[in-house]
Amino acid sequence: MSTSNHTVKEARPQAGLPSVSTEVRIRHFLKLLTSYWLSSDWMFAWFGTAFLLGSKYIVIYMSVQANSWQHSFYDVVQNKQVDLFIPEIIKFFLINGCSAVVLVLDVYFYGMFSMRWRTFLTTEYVARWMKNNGFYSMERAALIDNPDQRIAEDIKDFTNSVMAIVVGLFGSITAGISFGSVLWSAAAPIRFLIAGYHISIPGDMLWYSLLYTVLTTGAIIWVGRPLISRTMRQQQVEADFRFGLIYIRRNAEQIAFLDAAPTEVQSLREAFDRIKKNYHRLILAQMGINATGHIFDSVGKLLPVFLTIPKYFAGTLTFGGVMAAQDAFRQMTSSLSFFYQAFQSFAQQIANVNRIWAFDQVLERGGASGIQVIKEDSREIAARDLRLDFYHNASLTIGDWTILPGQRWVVVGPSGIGKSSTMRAIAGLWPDGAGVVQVPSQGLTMFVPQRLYLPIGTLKNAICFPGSPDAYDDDQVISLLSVVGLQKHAQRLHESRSWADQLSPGEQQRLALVRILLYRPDRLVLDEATSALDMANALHFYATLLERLPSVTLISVVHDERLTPFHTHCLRLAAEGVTQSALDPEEETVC
Ligand SMILES: Nc1ncnc2c1ncn2[C@@H]1O[C@H](COP(=O)(O)OP(=O)(O)OP(=O)(O)O)[C@@H](O)[C@H]1O
Repeated sequence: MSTSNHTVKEARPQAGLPSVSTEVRIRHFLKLLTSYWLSSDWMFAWFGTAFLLGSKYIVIYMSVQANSWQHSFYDVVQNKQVDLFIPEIIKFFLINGCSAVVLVLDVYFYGMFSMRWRTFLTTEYVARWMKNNGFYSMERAALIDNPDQRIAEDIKDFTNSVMAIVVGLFGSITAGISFGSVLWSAAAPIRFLIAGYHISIPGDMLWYSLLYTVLTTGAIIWVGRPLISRTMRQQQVEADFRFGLIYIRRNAEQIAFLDAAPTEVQSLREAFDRIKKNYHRLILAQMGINATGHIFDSVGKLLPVFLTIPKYFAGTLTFGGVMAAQDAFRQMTSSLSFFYQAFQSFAQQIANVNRIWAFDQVLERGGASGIQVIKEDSREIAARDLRLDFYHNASLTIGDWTILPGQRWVVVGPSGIGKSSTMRAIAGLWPDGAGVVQVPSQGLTMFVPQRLYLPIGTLKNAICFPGSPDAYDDDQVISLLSVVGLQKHAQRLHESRSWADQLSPGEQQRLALVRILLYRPDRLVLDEATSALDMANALHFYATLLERLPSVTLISVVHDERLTPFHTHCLRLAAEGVTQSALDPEEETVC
């Protein structure tokens, strides 16, 4: 028999993200942005980008053609050239027909490309989240909120808004250049006098439209500054509210038993009030942007009229020239106004990237572990200098512990002492602490917790999980259902259900035994696997297990000491120390 101490230790550092420089964040953003173009799908990524930008260019080219059509059409009207009227109308339909075809193709390809990019990022993030049970560590240590939202929503929004911004930016620059040249051709010099010098700047229409756009964009950005932080806050409060709803669903029965619906409604109301409050502030910011945009829009409609009409009256510009210049002015200012229109999506983008960044940080930190788990080519499970650390400044020192093949260890101790955590440490799921856990690399080690995981699907699928149901005969499964007294469910083997909600906790624990007997593991770790069973059923569970798998190496956490006779050794965890002892079933040794 050996002893070790349960001691108080230093406070565990709080889970949280280290603060990093803007440079690191920018590097992360660029990596996220470019990873698809450097992936194995790079051909599609590059060709797709070229196609998208190409089609955007054609759309703009067609609108430049439409602008030039306006010029010639209104000149034809002004000069009363009746013979050219019909050809001009045909030209109109040709230009608009081609535009329509390109626009439709563009919409289709845009959607396809964005889904392919999203698929790439989603697959990558799901794989990283699941790797080495990272999803479990995140939940256990509450490292980050709502990883599901980060994978499902943030990545979708990221790909959508980056595409909108990049394609929109390309479009606005191309349109700016194309319509800028139209404006240049309708321009006169700007003349003014400074300190006795006559200054003349050519291209008045172009400069006025640029100045107008800069003023609009500057004003919108200034007015909409608070939008970024409010959008980020909105995403956070929306996620909290959604999580609250999910949490109620997850604990529906417990809440119903407690008749605690009014309390839950109250906390949901408070969470929703936070949404409402921030949404109000968000709307105010959007209102400011819309009002400013509207004022500039109205001015933008009149401005080209005032700029071109004097030239028409002076005879330096034809009527077609006036119409074309006005259209070009509007096209150019509206394409450049993309910057302010994209402002809101930009605000959302920053919030998304921040959330994905935080998720990445946690994923990268994932592997760190104080307790080392190594696989050895031996048949024993062994712990060396094992110490488990808990969040409440306590630790549990197990020390050295060896489980030889065929031995059956019972682990007992008061609630909260660390029995389940010790099992987690053996499975490599409890990283906090120190020491080494050595597990055999050969054969199957199976861990069975109190609550069995039953995926949604057929009963057979749930029993055989994680293996394929096709790997086992129906007859074999049905006969094992009878062994554990669940023959009444044999008819439902191929029924699809959420079995975790359909079976009682005790039935689920009996299903665990069916799963164990199907898999026939070499080593079995049971963590209160019979806690929901009455004593007769619990005794039957252990008796059946040992009858069918007599040489299994067993570690089981139990609360009821009537189950200790099924074991050969005992590990007792207590505040004053951990003890190990051999049990003699003949003499009914107390653990
Ligand atoms: N996911 C977790 N995150 C943080 N602390 C945890 C987590 N799970 C357990 N703990 C803490 O670790 C300590 C040991 O818990 P553990 O579940 O191992 O106790 P136990 O001996 O199995 O208790 P019981 O007999 O009640 O099941 C407890 O103080 C508990 O608060």
